[in-house]
This record gives sequence, structure tokens and C-alpha cells, in this order.
Amino acid sequence: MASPLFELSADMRTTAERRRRSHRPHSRYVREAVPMPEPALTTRTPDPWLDSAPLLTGMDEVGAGLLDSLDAMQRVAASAGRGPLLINASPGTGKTHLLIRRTAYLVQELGVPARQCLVLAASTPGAARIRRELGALLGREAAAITVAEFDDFAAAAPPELGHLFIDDLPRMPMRLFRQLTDHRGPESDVTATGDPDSALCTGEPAAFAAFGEQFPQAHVMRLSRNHRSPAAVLVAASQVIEPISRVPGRLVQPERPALEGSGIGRYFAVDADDEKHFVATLADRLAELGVEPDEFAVIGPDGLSVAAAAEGEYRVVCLTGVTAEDWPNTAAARRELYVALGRTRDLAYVSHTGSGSPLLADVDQGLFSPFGMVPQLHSGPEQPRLL
Ligand SMILES: Nc1ncnc2c1ncn2[C@@H]1O[C@H](COP(=O)(O)OP(=O)(O)OP(=O)(O)O)[C@@H](O)[C@H]1O
Repeated sequence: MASPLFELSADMRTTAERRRRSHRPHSRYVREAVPMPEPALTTRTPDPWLDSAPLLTGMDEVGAGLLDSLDAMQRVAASAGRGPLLINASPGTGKTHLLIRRTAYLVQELGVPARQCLVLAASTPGAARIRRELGALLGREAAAITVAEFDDFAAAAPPELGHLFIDDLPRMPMRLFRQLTDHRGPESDVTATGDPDSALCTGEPAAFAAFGEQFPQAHVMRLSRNHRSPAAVLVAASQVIEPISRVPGRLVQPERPALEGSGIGRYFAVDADDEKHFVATLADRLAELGVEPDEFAVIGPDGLSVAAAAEGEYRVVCLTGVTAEDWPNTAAARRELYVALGRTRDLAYVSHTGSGSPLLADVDQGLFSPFGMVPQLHSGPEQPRLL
């Protein structure tokens, strides 16, 4: 049963009734007030080891300890031998998680000197995460590993020819890629990760494309198990990116537990004020359910940009202002929608006035839980038809 908290406010009901009354008699749609469904949140954080165990039979001796939290494909990639390696996989498949463990594994198990490792991340939070997790895995030895973000490193002196790890290669500026790789042979020790579909740049992500030319013998590995988002969000994100994907035919397998009612909430707002009211109501309800403010990302005119949100992952992502004007059917908007949905751990919402972005029409409508003033097919008397 829906909680009374999600009933529409009295003034919204009045607006709804006014609209219904003013509806033209031959119109096919009327709007019906639907209360917000109760947010479906996970209570359990998956245990990487238990969840991956059935697939790891026979592999449990490989990198025991350091690689325990990896699934089978991640473990194969993390423990690969020397030489160039490219992990091409979608958001939430654990590319960064894997890169960190590969670095630790090479240092601790294969004897690669820590001071010869250079790990580069696209952003400050990304570099901080890598530093923190390497510290937890390697202890004091981690301090000898250079971890930097692209922007800082671009200004620094060229590195020694050690093992190079690049997280989020599609975002690397081409000049930095050249600076780092021009003097390296085709069999150099370079591990890079990335999803070309997530690059918000216009045109091909140049450094990602150049990796294959610079290192033609690189092993390219794909990861299909998604450890971040629920199935409904993954399917919707795949349907949005599919027409323009740079990696056609990519498989995505959800690993997060499926929850009842865990579709994508779609709020049909009456106007801008109503949309703001919805976001505030949602924020209050999530707070009551124990969702911390930094676990709830509002993306839109009054919230984060997609690029800013792309640095993190959130239990709840709410995309506001998803209108035809602001989210037209363009490759850039499509990519942004794919990236934004991909930040979700538990629940995603989209909200808009009017009928919404045409990109939403590419998503299987059964994946949405519509609420607010939802258009309904009018079941009035049939119109006479010409024979
Ligand atoms: N094998 C695993 N078992 C359980 N959780 C995992 C596993 N691998 C990764 N995760 C978790 O899944 C989430 C996504 O991982 P991560 O951020 O490394 O993915 P990513 O592919 O780098 O994502 P993005 O491209 O969006 O930055 C994180 O919360 C991470 O802790």
C-alpha cells in the first residue's frame, strides 16, 4: 500500500482536476493522479567473495587474499601476465576495483617494484579512491606507488619506464597519452581501463582509439557482470546507448539482487514547482529510510551536472528536467542519459513536465513505474469508424 506521504498535495489535486475538466472530449489521453511508490532499497551489501564463489572453483589459489573480492573474469584480468592489457567494459563492472587489485597483485605477488608503478586516474576522487584502497591492500608499501590524476600529471616530468596503469583511458587527453606512451615499445607493461560509450566528449575518445595502434598486441578483455546497478536500470541504460554504441553487442549481466518494485520511477510533473516538490518529498522519504544525503544524487538544472555525477556512485539517482527540449534525440544527450543511469546503486528516477524526452521512448515502458499526473489511454465511448 502506498504511504499517505506520497499522495498528491491538495493544490496539485486541484490542478489535476482542473486539467481533467478542461480536457477536450475527443482527446485520447487523460491524466490520472498516481501516488509515488515506496522506494525499494537494498538492505544487504553484496559479499564479493560469497557471490562469486560458485564461478571461482579451481581459481581460489590465484592471488588468494589480494584478489578475493574479484569475480572470475575480473580475476583473470587482474592476474594476467606482463604486457599491454585493455579492459573495455561498461560502468559498474568493476574496472577501477580490478585495476587497484591488479596493481597490488603485481607488486606483492609478482615482485614488480612499487616505486616503478604509476597509476593515473581521471579525477581527484578517483585518485583518492585508488590511494586509499592500495593502502588498505598493501600497507606501507603503497606509499611508494605514484598515484596521480591526469591534470596534475600532465604538467609533471615524463615518468620512468615502469608499469603504467590508466583508469578511464577514454578521458585521457591525447597529449598526455602521447607523452606517456610514445617512447614505449609495443609490449610494454601498460594496463588501461575504460568504456568508450561513457566518454562525454564529442567524437571518438582519441586516447582509447590510439591504444590499439600503439599496442597492437594488447590483450583486450571485456567484463560483463555489473556489480553496481539493478537489472531494470541496466536494461534501460543499454537500450538508450544501443543505437550509437561504440561497443555493439556488449553483454551486461546484473549481479545486484533484484528487488520487487525496483523499476525506474518516472514522475510526470504538472509544472516546474510540482517537480521541485517531488524532489523535496523524495529527499525526505529517503532520509527517513536511512539514505545519507551524499548517497542521493539529483541531476538536473537545480542539481549536479552529468559530468560531476559521473565521478561517483549513489544509492539513488534522480534525473530532473528530462524534457524534450533539454534531452533531445541527439548522440550527446543519449550518452549523458546512459552515463547518468549508470551511477545508480539501488534506485533511479526520471522526472519531467510534458511528455518527456524522446529518449525515454527508447526504453521498454515496462521498466518505468509511472507516478504523478500520469497520462492514461482514455477508455471513453468508441468513435464511429468509416467502413
Ligand atoms: N567482484 C565484485 N563483487 C562485488 N562488488 C564489486 C565487485 N567488483 C566491483 N564491485 C563494486 O561495484 C561497484 C562498481 O565498481 P567500480 O567503480 O570499480 O566499476 P567501474 O567499472 O570502474 O565503474 P565506472 O566505469 O562507472 O567508474 C563498486 O561499488 C565496487 O566496489
